[in-house]
Amino acid sequence: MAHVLIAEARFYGHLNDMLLAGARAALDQAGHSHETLTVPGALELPGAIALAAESGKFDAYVALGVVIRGETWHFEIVAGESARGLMALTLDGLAVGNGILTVENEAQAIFRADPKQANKGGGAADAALALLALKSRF
Ligand SMILES: Nc1c(NC[C@H](O)[C@H](O)[C@H](O)CO)[nH]c(=O)[nH]c1=O
Ligand SMILES: CC(=O)[C@@H](O)COP(=O)(O)O
Repeated sequence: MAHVLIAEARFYGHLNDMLLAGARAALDQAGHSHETLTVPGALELPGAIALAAESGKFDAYVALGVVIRGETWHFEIVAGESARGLMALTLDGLAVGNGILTVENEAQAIFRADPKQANKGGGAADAALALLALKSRF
């Protein structure tokens, strides 16, 4: 059994609740324990995971958040830099699943977050577990 950290950005709480439900259900179904930490926005997710990793408590990490395009270039920063940060952690050897939605509008986010539709939270949890399995293989 693995112990998994779910790191969630609360910027859009109602959307994140759906991502969380999907991720927790996937981890429960696979028989793994998990705990959740919350940060304000997607930009904080890579740093939060890096800090948590120093504890040595976790086998894998699931990052959840929603970035919706606004009027300015900020979307590119938040979407791109959060993904870049998570990828850097992955290349450093952490098993990280990226469940940060980067969408044009709320309707796109709802479809992707809803566990009964695209279930991207569950998909991110599955991805973290797939990397964890690879770590034990190599
Ligand atoms: N615009 C969105 C943000 N922006 C906030 C940043 O993530 C960050 O918290 C702030 O810049 C302070 O460091 N975050 C999201 O998760 N989603 C957005 O759409
Ligand atoms: C991540 C974003 O694009 C967003 O929430 C910021 O909106 P804006 O560009 O209108 O300031």
